[in-house]
Amino acid sequence: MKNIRIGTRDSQLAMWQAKWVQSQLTKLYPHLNFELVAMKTKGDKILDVPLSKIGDKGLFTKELELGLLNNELDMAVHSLKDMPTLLPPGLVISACCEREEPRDVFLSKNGVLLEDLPSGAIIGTSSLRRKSQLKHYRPDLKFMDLRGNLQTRWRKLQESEMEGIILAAAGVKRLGWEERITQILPESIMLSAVGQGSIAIEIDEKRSDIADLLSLINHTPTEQAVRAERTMMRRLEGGCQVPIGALGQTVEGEIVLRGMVASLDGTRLIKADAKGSDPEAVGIEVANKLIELGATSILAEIR
Ligand SMILES: NCc1[nH]cc(CCC(=O)O)c1CC(=O)O
Repeated sequence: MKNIRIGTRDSQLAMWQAKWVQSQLTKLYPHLNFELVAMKTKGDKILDVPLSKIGDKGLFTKELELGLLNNELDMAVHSLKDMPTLLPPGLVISACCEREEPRDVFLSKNGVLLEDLPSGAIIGTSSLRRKSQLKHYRPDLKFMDLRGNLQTRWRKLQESEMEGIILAAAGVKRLGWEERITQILPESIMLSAVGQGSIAIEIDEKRSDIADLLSLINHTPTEQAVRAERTMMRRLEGGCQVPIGALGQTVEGEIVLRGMVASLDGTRLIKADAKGSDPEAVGIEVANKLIELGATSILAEIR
């Protein structure tokens, strides 16, 4: 039986996602064997530094990408959110799977809603995007850096003086932690990260055999939404570690995209939206509107 190697990180969430892809492919192609190959990435090894300070593109993807280029893997499964907007030459995203809930959630230690937290309450997050938007919404909150996989973050919440943490709903749901969610944060307070909630499968562009297999698990509305988001991000030249948020949705056959750029202290926060049928054009339009509103100077300050 032909063996197809699926590369993944070895965190619990990454393994869940890779197993999900493996089971979808096994159902579609029962005559093929899909093997999981788990690897550690630089982002899994350096755990004491906020990602924004490591400043390395492809922190969670590079080892898997090398595996693709060296022909040790036939495909790599990633959280699309962790993928840089520009991929290494020769590699492509071959499929985007149907998106889970794209928004962020608040997990509060004592079940207190974000709006009811006392002044000075400490929130755990290392994400500049989450911090900036929360500072904008509640300038009176305090922050503590929080990295590591989801299990580690949940444990640190219990053990520290933090009142709550912000996580992606998608990861929380995939780990079966729905009952730990205090509230889903509305888009008006917290716009999610580009690609959040979608699982992407990366391959060597020469592997048309693998691309053919994956065409059946691509989800076109998700692909179009994230294409618009990633185009916006690329135009703004934002890596994953800048306070940029975006959410694309298909509404009645059109792509609607909302984008956000914020300063680190949350005092400046700009938003723009656009809709249309061409995801790339919509992405560029939102980026241009944000630039018009001052995105370039906000982002320049952060870089
Ligand atoms: N930055 C790590 C990361 N990458 C993808 C997810 C969750 C799953 C997803 O968004 O697809 C998470 C955890 C989080 O931000 O809470």
